[in-house]
Amino acid sequence: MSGARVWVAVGVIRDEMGRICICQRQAGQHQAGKWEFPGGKVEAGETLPQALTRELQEEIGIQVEACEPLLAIEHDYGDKQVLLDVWLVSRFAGVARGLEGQPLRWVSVPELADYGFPAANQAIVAHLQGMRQD
Ligand SMILES: Nc1nc2c([nH]c(=O)n2[C@@H]2O[C@H](COP(=O)(O)OP(=O)(O)OP(=O)(O)O)[C@@H](O)[C@H]2O)c(=O)[nH]1
Ligand SMILES: [Mg+2]
Repeated sequence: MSGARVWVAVGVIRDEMGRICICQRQAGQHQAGKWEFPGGKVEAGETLPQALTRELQEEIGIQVEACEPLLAIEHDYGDKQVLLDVWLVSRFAGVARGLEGQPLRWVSVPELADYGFPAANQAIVAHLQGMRQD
């Protein structure tokens, strides 16, 4: 246990074919090598949609046009405590690319099971697997 809880805006970005955007966390980052949904820390004074919009522009170069809250997850990694505010991004402009050098893939919901995610993400994956896909 150390430090305060980190508040994170996380985007489950869905394209018109129902695929989800995932990125691989880089060497030197917390949970390196694991796959994630793009996003990052909420800065002072930001709302969740503002933080999400900024992070997705910075990390993958897309502009959020429509988003809605999906679920919130608290998790204690031992070395770090996080609160993930997970939002569904159902409309966006631009072409997603890994602007920080991170590998990026679009995968179907069933394919999410083939990727290693941080422990906190298991609840997100389970939620998506239980959702209607239309
Ligand atoms: N973006 C993102 N972070 C996640 C996910 N799951 C999860 O446990 N986290 C944790 O949330 C924390 C903050 O996310 P982040 O590292 O993306 O924050 P950031 O973009 O502001 O990065 P920075 O610190 O390099 O500026 C990390 O400890 C990360 O391990 C996820 O699906 N997406
Ligand atoms: Mg990030």
